[in-house]
Amino acid sequence: MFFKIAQQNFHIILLPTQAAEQNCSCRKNMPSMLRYHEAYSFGCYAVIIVLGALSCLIYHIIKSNNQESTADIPPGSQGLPLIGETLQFMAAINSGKGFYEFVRLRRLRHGNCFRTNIFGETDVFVSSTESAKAILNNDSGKFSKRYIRSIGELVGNQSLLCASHQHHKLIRSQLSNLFSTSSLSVFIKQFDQLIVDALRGWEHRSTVVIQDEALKITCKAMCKMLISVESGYELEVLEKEVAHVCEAMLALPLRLPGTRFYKGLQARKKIMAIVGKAMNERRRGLHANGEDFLQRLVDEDDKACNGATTNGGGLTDEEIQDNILTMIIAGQDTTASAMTWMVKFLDENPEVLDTLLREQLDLARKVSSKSFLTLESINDMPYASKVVKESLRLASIVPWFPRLALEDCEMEGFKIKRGWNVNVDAKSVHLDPTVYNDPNKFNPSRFDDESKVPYSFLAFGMGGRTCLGMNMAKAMMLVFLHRLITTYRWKVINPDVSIEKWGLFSKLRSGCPVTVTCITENVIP
Ligand code: HEM
Repeated sequence: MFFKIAQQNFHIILLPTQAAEQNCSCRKNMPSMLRYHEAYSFGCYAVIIVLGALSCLIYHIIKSNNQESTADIPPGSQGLPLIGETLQFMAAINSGKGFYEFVRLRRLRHGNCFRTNIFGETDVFVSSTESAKAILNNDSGKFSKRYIRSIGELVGNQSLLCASHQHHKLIRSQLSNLFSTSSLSVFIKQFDQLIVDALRGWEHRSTVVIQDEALKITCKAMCKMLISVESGYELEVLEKEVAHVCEAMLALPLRLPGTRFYKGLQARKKIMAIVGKAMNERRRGLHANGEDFLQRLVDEDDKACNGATTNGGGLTDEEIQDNILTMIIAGQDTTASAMTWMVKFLDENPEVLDTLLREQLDLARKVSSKSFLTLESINDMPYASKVVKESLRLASIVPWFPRLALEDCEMEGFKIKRGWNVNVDAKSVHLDPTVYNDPNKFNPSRFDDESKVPYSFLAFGMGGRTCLGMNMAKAMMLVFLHRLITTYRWKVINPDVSIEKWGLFSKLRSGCPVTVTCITENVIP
């Protein structure tokens, strides 16, 4: 707009000057013209001065208006035209410090609420518990979930991670039914069996890499629970290809063969072939398995088609497949990483380990050595539950949660514009010294006092998008902890704290290798 005004003024200024120059050669010969010309020139100069003054005034008003609006938006850098700070973001992902380093450095530079530009979009990061409440609770309906488009292509458009508000509600209500207390009870026994078998395999090994072992266990547990795949070729394919999908999630969306994103898309196809085959079989009534999630979703849809349900329609084939993949991805890597961090933190804090060992040995005496752990056993681990919670706080496996601002609003005293991404920086909340005393210390007893500041523990998110597998994840961590601590002594042999490159979740690059010594044979049933 200012450019337009300046152009117009320039035009007006030129005209009288040209007229004055043209009239100049006639000066001597035409005295009346001279008077006319002088009068005309005087008038023109007066106009020029007034217009000049006006232009200055308008310019200053516009400039001061602009300054006012940029002063109101969060501080930060928009980086280079078009690509913004994408390269710096990519560099952080590819560094040993992990992608959260990108956020950490900008928080140090710009403060708790800052603005950047990644993948051509404006991203704001906020880190107070009040902002977390406003965004995650979303009572005002001003925010919706937002993932970068490449993630949508990998998990599928029908995944609840990408679904719009109404669609998300429908899918979530169908999936929530799967995570009932009775499912959890069944799952705990199955998971314990898996852990016991896996730990038995460690007996003759002097070292194990916790991350690798935990991932094998959680992948198997997820695949069994979701589609009853627990061994053989299909499990091998799922293990390998899910890792490729996860690696592609933060990659540049280039569909060129050889790129990380392309590999992720190919991996998605292979996973979908397995899930699709299992679903076709279920639809045709073959290999019906009453316990797995796939069967329950198919049965629910059949009931809905026959008008036998009151809670709306079931999910379509595409919705079921995309969400089975979503749950495999959401459940296995996150939980395996959390277990790995927990082992590391316990190794560094022998006094916590001692207290935990006493609790777990007491429990082991109560539980028959021939039976598997149950939901009741899990509820009888108060100290271990705090160890799990403290590990999740310190590790912040999912460091921030992205949302899209649907309208202009205000956050932490700054203006947020419609269309911007607003990210709840959970890791900052977890390390905020005004919320957690001595926040970098691993201290499970800090959770003795349950009356913590609301929205200060965000490991599983909050509000309508809270992690669906939260109780399952906690149960897996507790079962793993119980069996590990009552069966083995361990020592971490690589203290490296570098973070895995290209990891979607925060995980240790070393994988946390440990030496293991079996302490008793009686505890393993
Ligand atoms: C320690 C392990 C886990 C952690 C730290 C974790 C963390 C999270 C977080 C923070 C969110 C919310 C993100 C947001 O609001 O943007 C989330 C969502 C989700 N999680 Fe988990 N999760 C874990 C394990 C699991 C497991 C075991 C499953 C399922 C089997 C699961 C399934 C999901 C699903 C389906 C969502 C999407 C919910 C929705 O959008 O409505 N998660 N998880």
